[in-house]
Amino acid sequence: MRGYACRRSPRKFSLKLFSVVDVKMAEISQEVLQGLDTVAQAKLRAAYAAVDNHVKDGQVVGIGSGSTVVFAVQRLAQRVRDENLRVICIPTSFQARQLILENKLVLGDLNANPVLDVAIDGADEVSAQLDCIKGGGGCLLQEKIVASNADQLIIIADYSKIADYLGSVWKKGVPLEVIADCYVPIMRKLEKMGGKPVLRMAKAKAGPCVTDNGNFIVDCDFGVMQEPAKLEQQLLSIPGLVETGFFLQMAVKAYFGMQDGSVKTLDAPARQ
Ligand SMILES: O=C(CO)[C@H](O)[C@H](O)COP(=O)(O)O
Repeated sequence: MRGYACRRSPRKFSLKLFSVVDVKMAEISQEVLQGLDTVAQAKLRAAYAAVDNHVKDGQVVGIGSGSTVVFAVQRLAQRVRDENLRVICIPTSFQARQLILENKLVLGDLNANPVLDVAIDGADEVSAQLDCIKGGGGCLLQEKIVASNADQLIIIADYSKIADYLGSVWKKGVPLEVIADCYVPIMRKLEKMGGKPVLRMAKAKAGPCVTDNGNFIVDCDFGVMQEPAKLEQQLLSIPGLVETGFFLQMAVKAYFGMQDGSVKTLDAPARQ
């Protein structure tokens, strides 16, 4: 067992760490919630709260990827229509680009708009330190580039993503984007580091999942991780490993939709 892993089985999360946000629930009509299960409703509420609290007129906004972000884009489009907001949206994936266009939002790019006011994105797991695992949808590289150029990264998620330590609820492993030509030697190195790497396969296509950047994804299980920063440094030192799904000390706030219909937030701890 390496230094970044944790032997004991930690609690999944401590709700006392979270503070309640008063979301104007009246603004979310039953029509919008209709047909959504509890998890989808939680995603929607978190997304709406984040867009309402963090997007302002004249901003450049990073648009993350995944199912929760769909609700954020819908809310943003509604606010743009209702409030005449002028917002430029920077996508983190092909999916995000499509969402921006389908919702008739203004599409920008990092070269034309290199400084973002805020990026709003989902996560696969969020620790009590507000560290995240992302990349369940395979978009981690562009998501990290966009987030790293934003003044604020705001995470939106449902209650199932909350964990004290990374690796305690997300059991599919840390998504790693790798150059296709060398995925085998990279997987051998990951095994030597104590990980259990699996090449992610596509769902509706024969063969591996190919990212928007033409790379492969290797999901590597390292167990519960108490020191993900140390592990990330080791991973990034492997030639051909392009990026990890660790988003450490990046987010400033997370919005969690809860089972009871409330939205709770977690702020980043003071960082050096
Ligand atoms: O990192 C991501 C895609 O690469 C997503 O943000 C993450 O997988 C969460 O997705 P969802 O909102 O569908 O739960």
